[in-house]
Amino acid sequence: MQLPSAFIHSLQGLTGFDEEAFVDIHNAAVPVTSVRLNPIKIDETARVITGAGVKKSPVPWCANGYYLSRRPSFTFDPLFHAGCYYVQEASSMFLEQALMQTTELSNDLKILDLCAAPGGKSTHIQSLLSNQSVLVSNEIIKARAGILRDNIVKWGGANVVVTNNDPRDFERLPGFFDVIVVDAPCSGSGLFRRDEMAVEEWSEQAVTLCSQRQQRILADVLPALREEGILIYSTCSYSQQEDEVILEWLIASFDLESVPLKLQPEWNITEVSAASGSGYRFWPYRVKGEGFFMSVFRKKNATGNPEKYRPKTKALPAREAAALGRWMDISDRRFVSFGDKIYSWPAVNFEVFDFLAQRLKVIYSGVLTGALVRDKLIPDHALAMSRILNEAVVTKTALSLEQAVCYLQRKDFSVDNAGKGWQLAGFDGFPLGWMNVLPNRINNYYPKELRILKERIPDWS
Ligand SMILES: C[S@@+](CC[C@H](N)C(=O)[O-])C[C@H]1O[C@@H](n2cnc3c(N)ncnc32)[C@H](O)[C@@H]1O
Repeated sequence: MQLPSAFIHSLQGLTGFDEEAFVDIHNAAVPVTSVRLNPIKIDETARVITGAGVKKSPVPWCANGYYLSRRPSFTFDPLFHAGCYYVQEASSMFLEQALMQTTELSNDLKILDLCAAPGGKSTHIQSLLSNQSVLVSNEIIKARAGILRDNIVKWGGANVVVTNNDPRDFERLPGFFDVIVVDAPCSGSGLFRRDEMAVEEWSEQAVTLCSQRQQRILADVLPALREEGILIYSTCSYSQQEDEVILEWLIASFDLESVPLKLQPEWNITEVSAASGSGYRFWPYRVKGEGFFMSVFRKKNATGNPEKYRPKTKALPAREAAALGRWMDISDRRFVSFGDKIYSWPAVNFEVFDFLAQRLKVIYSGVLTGALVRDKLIPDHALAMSRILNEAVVTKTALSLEQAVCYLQRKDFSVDNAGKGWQLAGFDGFPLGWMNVLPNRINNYYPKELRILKERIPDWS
């Protein structure tokens, strides 16, 4: 791999930089694969990846993070589609430490993940929050916001609001969030080992433009953080202009203080002590992971007052809501309809969800349960993926690997002795989606846009 000489030159003098080790590790091209398990679906002892001989070893800074001894075919693993795990680069999982060490996660929190697609950090945050908390998961680019929504649905949480807003729009929510995560768009040098295109696209000018954009994004969103709230800033760039320079600019320009994190020496993460605060660098020859930078801040002053507002959204009348009781526990949920779609919102955060819907471009919230047709629910895929579904009252048909892959490809398949009507297609005990078993065929309700397009099934024997 030919790394740009201007790039190597720009890293000289950075804390922990070792040119020879850096060049060697990029030339060695040894892939590191890691996944994060979904604690609401799977536990550590369960089978994770279909395929023989894949061994797991823990990512030391993340309770549910595991390195895999080789990269299996995730596409053909039904558990991947069931949302049992997320394939995520290990250094990024350090977000867990930033949250755990600075925030009482058992409290009821409002968290914003501002640059969230495709959803690595958002699914992680979701796993760390209490059921009474709310995560706003935002992505500015519409097509990417759709991918984010799909990953949020697959992860199965019920307390997330997915939005498609510009950072500037969050000025409508002064002092609203307890925590804001800005995993900023960057020049991407931390991913050079995985993405040769990123090497070709790198330039000093791109780094400068990214640095300016990062400043704009941060300045736009900071008013939405409450007094004493936590800002977590990260990039997958090695460039000082996008890392230490932003850290110092934040401290100099806003009423923020740097919050140091405790590191275990064996993690081999490099602490950067800039003049005004701490940041954390991940060098790939020191940690098992890609290049990454993170820095954490606490806001010292208050910004504006959260305004008064009048709730607008009406919950579904009791008679219609009762029709949903067959499918899920409705005691701590409220139902709202948008067109013919019925969403389930957490009762405890009904007003927060409503407030957000009035101020932001919400593309998904809570759990889309389905459509009501003559008081009968046609269940949505999101309900099958969620944990609010009462699985005890729906039949789950266990599929073999071949049947499960056919189901996920939306192909025809048959099942011996399947019951009749709506039921879950299951694999290894985990729901994959809905199917409706009729006397002479099975209607496959796996969403068309999610179906596996590849044909070849690897040999896992
Ligand atoms: C590093 S990626 C986020 C990765 C994500 N946090 C994860 O863990 O999966 C940065 C995101 O910022 C978005 N973005 C690009 N320009 C932006 C802008 N001006 N304001 C806010 N977000 C932007 C990109 O579309 C991209 O999805």
